[in-house]
Order: sequence, then structure tokens, then C-alpha cells
Amino acid sequence: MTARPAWLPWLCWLAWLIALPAPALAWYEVAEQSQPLGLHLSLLPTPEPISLAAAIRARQNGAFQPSQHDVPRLGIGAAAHWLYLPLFNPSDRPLRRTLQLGKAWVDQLDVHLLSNGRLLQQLQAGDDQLRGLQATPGMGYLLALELPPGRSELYVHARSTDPLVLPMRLLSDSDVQQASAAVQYSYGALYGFLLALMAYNLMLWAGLKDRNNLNYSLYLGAFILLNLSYTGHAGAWLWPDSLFLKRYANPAMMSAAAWLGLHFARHFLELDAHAPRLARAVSRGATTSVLLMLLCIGLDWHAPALWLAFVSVLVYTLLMVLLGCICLRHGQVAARYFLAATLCGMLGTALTDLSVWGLVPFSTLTYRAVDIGIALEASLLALALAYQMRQHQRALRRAQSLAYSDPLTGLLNRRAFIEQGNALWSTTRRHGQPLTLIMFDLDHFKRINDEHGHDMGDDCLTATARVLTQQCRAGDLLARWGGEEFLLLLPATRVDEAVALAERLRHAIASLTLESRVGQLTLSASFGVVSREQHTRLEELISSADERLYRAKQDGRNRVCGPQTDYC
Ligand SMILES: Nc1nc2c(ncn2[C@@H]2O[C@H](COP(=O)(O)OP(=O)(O)OP(=O)(O)O)[C@@H](O)[C@H]2O)c(=O)[nH]1
Repeated sequence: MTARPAWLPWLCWLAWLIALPAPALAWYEVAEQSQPLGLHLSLLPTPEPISLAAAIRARQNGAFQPSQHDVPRLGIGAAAHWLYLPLFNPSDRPLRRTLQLGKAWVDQLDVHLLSNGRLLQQLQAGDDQLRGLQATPGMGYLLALELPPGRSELYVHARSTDPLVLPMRLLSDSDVQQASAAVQYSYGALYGFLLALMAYNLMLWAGLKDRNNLNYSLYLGAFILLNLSYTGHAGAWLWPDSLFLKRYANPAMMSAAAWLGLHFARHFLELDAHAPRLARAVSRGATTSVLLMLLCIGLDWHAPALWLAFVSVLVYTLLMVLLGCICLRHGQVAARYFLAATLCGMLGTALTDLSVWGLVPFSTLTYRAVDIGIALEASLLALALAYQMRQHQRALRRAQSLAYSDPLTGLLNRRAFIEQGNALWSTTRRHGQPLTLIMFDLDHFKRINDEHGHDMGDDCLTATARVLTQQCRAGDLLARWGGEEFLLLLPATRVDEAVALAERLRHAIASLTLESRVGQLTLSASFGVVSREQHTRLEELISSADERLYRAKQDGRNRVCGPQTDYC
């Protein structure tokens, strides 16, 4: 006798296990606490429509398979399905429960409640018909059931070209109230926040004419519409009577949001400057996808429109990260905020997708992660815009300061002196205050340059400017008029006070000692002082000061020439 192989009993045991009919579903005891019913369901895909009677026979023949997930998710373009749920009402009276089923985008739901083979209730819902029950915004379809005492059976026929996602719960009246309050508050907060951001950026655009604000507002607007559409808010409020919009709003808004998001990214990240070819490719690709979407909508190709929308959003998300990384590599600091924002949006969307596909637990938090992600994304993008605005303001201030100041000494230049001097002229005149001007020039400066070098000459100029800044008051205007010539316009200062100041300055400059290659270097300067009387314009005052300065030079330099001959 040949020995029996050792693995044979195992194989028999395995074959027995496989041959076992699917375990009969336990009757779900209707409790006060609602919970996801996915694991109590069994399902039958029906590519060809079958009647309720045929579905009942198929279930009795064991054709239904138990659902593997808390929330049955059957994908885009999935076949229609029959769902079966055996229910047990332990009380001795009928129980009123609300069946919360599906998402707002599901096309058709036919619900049948049976007891002892008798049809007790039949309800219809879905977004591809106007006569059935419509979705409650943010909550899916809410169908009122009256469960008889003891056993009853629920057969649901579900069909959709949109993703067939079928969360199912039995809610008591208080559950419905709580859930609807939570949905209203949370969506109210989300839409309020996003609409406020959108309106604020539109106002900024109206005021500042910065295209980034407009692009960002449009992107936010598209996202808000998309969210309103897939949660059912838009179907309930904005287009309750349009089957066409209920059908195409989701893919159209997904496509529009992706296009507007990329358009915003292109300008915000200044992609045309950093990667012009990529910028053009992104723009062409995004526009092509929008045109294809319009074609699908025009030809009423629903399934291709959906696939196109999902692929567009996927490509869009990856592109946003890629663009952020490229601009970060080019040293664009604002790209950091942009990248962080995109990653938040992406993480939120991924978490929602994973929860819908069963790879992370399905809960309100994981399902709504996309909303949290988008709120964070919107906030970070707003910060990114604010940061960019601050950078522009800084650059503008830097440019202004370069245009108005002398780069060597940091004092005002000619243009700034004339502008600010005229303003000071008018203010002091209005207040009846005196105004005086000191003009001075370093003596024999050419010789310093020639003997000690140009750099030493520069050091003398900066040292002189330092002395000036230390000796003068905050309201005085100090300028380098040109070469080694300086101006001080002194508001509310009488001429005798100005002459005294000029003397102090002369001494201070004369006591400066600078180290040069050939030993210590000392400076001197000649001063001309004039007051406003008899002058009608600032330019005249400057000419008079120049004349006095000339006289001081003529009279031997290193001196102050004021209105009184004593000083000169
Ligand atoms: N190092 C340096 N020299 C400058 C600068 N601007 C003008 N100069 C020089 O300043 C000198 C001015 O010479 P002059 O106008 O002849 O006057 P000066 O030698 O001071 O003679 P007086 O004014 O009559 O005492 C020139 O040699 C210019 O090249 C500057 O920014 N740096």
C-alpha cells in the first residue's frame, strides 16, 4: 500500500473551506447608537438590470457576497449593485429610523424594505432624476424607514457613473439632528472662511491690480463651487432643477479648479522666468484638458468626462508639487509657502481618498480631511501672497531709497533734497518759522585725492557725513549736493543759530584725523550761510549760499561766511 502524502489532509481541509458557502449574514440588531453598516451588507454586481424578485432569488441562491468594508466603495464607472441588509428590531413596536445612504453624486438608489416576503416600503433617490428624493447637503440621501418589530430585510439597488461610494447608517431622530447641526456648522465655517478669503483677495486685486490676487480668488471660487457641487449643496440650492448640471458640475468644476490652480501657480511662482518651456507646456496641457472636458460635456460623454476630471486633478496635484520644488530650487522663498500649501491640500485629498478606498479607517474626520486640507492650503496660499507683497514692498522701498539717497554717504541726494526741501519751505512758511541754509565744501579736496588716493577721498566724505549727522537735529535736511559739497536746510532756525552751527561743524571737521598711507590727514571746510528773507524759491536760496561759500573760499578757506560781514 502506498503511503498517503502528509499534505493531503491539509489540502482536503483547504478544499472544504473554499467549498463552504458564504457564511450567512447575522441579522443586524437595530440599536440606539448608529454605526457604519458596511460590514453587515452583502452585495451583488448586476451589469444588466435585474428586478427585485430576481435579486431576492439570487440572494437565496447565495450569489450575494459579504462586503469587505465599513463603507462599500466600488469605484468610478462600477456596475450597478444590489445591496442586502438583514435587520432585526428587538422591540415590540415599529421603530422609526432614517437610512443615511450614499453620497450626493450617486445617480440612482432604489430602496425596498421587506418583512416576511412582503414589500413594506419602496423609496427612490438619486441625482439623475428630479422626481425621487434629493440629497441632503453634506449628508447624502436620507430616507425615512419604519422598521417592523422582529426581522425585516432591506434591498437597495444602487447605480452611478460617478464613483459608487455607499456609506450606510441607520440614524435615530436625535442622530439626524446632531449630524445635520455638525454638517451645517462645519460647512458654514469652511465656506465662510473661503468666501471671505476670496472676497478679500478680489478687493486687493481691485485696489492693487495685482493679477495674483485675481487668479487666487478665481481658483478659490472654483474650489468652493466644486465643494458645493460634490457635497450636494449646489444641487440643493443653486441648480435644483437641472439634471444636466447635477451630472456635469463635478467633472466640470474639477477641471476648472485644476486649470485655475495651475494658472495661479504659473504667475505666482513666476514660472515664465524660471522655466519658460515648462510654463508653456503646463499652460497648453491645462488648456487642452479644459477643451477636452468641454467636448465631453458637449457630446454628453459622462464617463469620459469623469475619467478626464480625475486624471486632471491627479496630474494637477503632482504638477503643483513639482512646480513648487522647481521654484524653490531657483531660490524663490515664496515657493516654500506654496509648497507647504500644496502639500496640505494634497495630504487632505489623499487621506479622504484612502478612507473612501478603505486603506485608512473611514470616519467623519478622515472623510472630511480634504476640507481641512483645502482650508489650510487656502490659508498658506494667502500667507504666500502676503509674503510676496511684503517682498515687493521691500524691493520698492529699496529702489526708492536708492533713488533718493547718495550711496557713498547715505545722505539725501540732489533730487531728494529739492523735493523734501520744497516741502519744508512750505511748512515753515505756513507756520511763520525761519528757515536757513548752510552750504559747505571741503577745502583742497582734489589734493587729498591726488596725494592719498581716491579711496582716502571717499573715507573723508563719509567721515564728514558722520560729523554732519551727529551735529544736526532730526528735522534738518542733510544732503550731499555733489562732489565734496554738502547742504543743510535748517527749519525753525535763525541765521545766527545757523552760523553758530556752521562754526561747530567747521571745528568738528577740522578736528577729524584720518589715517592714510603717508601719515595722518586733517580736513577743513568752507561754509556759506543764508536765511530765507528776500528769497522766494529754494533754488534762489541755494544760489545765495553758493555765493557765500565762494566768498569763504576766496577769503582763505576754513571759514564761515554768513549775512554779517563779521562772520566772513
Ligand atoms: N574721492 C572722491 N572724490 C570725489 C568725489 N566726487 C568728486 N570728487 C573729487 O573732488 C575734487 C573736487 O575738486 P575741486 O572742485 O577742484 O575742489 P577742491 O580741490 O576741493 O578745491 P576747493 O574747493 O577750491 O578748495 C575733484 O578732484 C573730484 O574728482 C567722490 O565721490 N569721491
